[in-house]
Amino acid sequence: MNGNEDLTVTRDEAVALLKKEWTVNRETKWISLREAAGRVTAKPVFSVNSMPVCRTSQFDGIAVKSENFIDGVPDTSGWVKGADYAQADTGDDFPDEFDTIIAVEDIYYDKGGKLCFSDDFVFEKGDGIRKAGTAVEENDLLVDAHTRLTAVHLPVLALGGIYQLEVIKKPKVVYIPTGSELINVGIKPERGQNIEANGLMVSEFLKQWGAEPSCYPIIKDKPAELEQALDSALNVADIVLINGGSSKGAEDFNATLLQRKAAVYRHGIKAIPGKPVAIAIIGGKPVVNLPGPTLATFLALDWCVSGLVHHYLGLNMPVRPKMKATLEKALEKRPDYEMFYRFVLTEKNGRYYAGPIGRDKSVPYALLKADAMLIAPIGASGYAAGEEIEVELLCGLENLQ
Ligand SMILES: Nc1nc2c(c(=O)[nH]1)N[C@H]1C(S)=C(S)[C@@H](COP(=O)(O)OP(=O)(O)OC[C@H]3O[C@@H](n4cnc5c(N)ncnc54)[C@H](O)[C@@H]3O)O[C@H]1N2
Ligand code: MOO
Repeated sequence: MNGNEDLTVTRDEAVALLKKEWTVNRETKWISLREAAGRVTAKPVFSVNSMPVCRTSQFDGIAVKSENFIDGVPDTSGWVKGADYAQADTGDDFPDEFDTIIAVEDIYYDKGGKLCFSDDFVFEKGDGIRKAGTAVEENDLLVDAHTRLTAVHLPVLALGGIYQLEVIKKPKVVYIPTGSELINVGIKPERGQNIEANGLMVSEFLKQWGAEPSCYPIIKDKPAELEQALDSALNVADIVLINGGSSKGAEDFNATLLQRKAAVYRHGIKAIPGKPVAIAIIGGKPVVNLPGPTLATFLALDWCVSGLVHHYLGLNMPVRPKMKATLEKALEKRPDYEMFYRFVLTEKNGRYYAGPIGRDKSVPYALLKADAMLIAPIGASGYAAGEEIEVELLCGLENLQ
């Protein structure tokens, strides 16, 4: 960090500032319903169909004429299928001369094939008719604007006669990995080298949130090359992410590059880990310098980049489910910073216990073992062992032991 406390902001202030200063260029496009899951509607979508088009049968049965039941259950000896009754199963249309459905449970055919009614059958005129337009009516609001479409939206839209719809274009997010020590995935690292591993995670999260990621090749710690990469990213992207070089090292040029080019610039977030995040607005677009260590990259993606992508799409940030757990060990905390703690949760006698994962843990342990996270607020000055805390779940309940 550059030591200038004036530039340091909280996570909330950073996101709010980026949203305020960002000139969002929100475009829309028409896509087919088959590609619509995961996309976000640009406008409200109304039904163009009324379904069912005509009244249908509500259950598996036969359609009959109520006039034949005026004097009670009729003699069906001379009945002819198609003329006196018709097959009408669930959802079936049937000829207009029939007005009532009798369920299969209330009928049987005798040995001679004659239609008979069960002893406890009671006729009710109009039974078993599902009226036209009861599934969906023309002009019904099917889906509101700014809704992320899920699998269950698809049949509703299909029923409503929608096969193409206008969605918000995916924001283009360019990710620039920086660091002369970095090598591509798949190459055996030599002394002093590190694998550009973060790009895979960044790209995957961006896709999950509904953005279109584009990963640049590794850029060496050379100011001119970094600036060229940033300029080219700003030409095509809605959001630019620079990974690494955010801190105070001799080759950490990114923060100073952003400061020089930005209309709005902050460096240092009052949150640990990940405090060296830098944010900027350049040419009306947000640029985020994510710290290089993978856990810090994850956290900054989670609170900052996710916020930006969801803002572009007009959606609220996803909120994780929370649960209470008993702390197994005391937690130390700086009161002037938010702090992220990660835990392994264990269940004993219906109670959950939160075992803190130390910062000394290996990358796989720190990233993959955490079931839950606590974001301790500014002002809090630590937690005692045995204290009950509220954690947000990072995994599904089915994964808890
Ligand atoms: N003297 C100080 N040193 C550090 C401070 C500080 O305040 N004073 N802050 C520390 C904190 S906190 C963090 S977090 C890191 C931030 O590091 P940078 O963003 O500057 O990242 P680099 O120095 O470029 O790399 C750090 C580390 O991460 C690896 N890395 C970088 N990019 C990737 C990638 N794409 N995939 C995988 N790993 C990556 C890199 O190789 C280094 O090992 O600074 C502390 N230092
Ligand atoms: O706080 Mo850094 O973000 O040490 O990883």
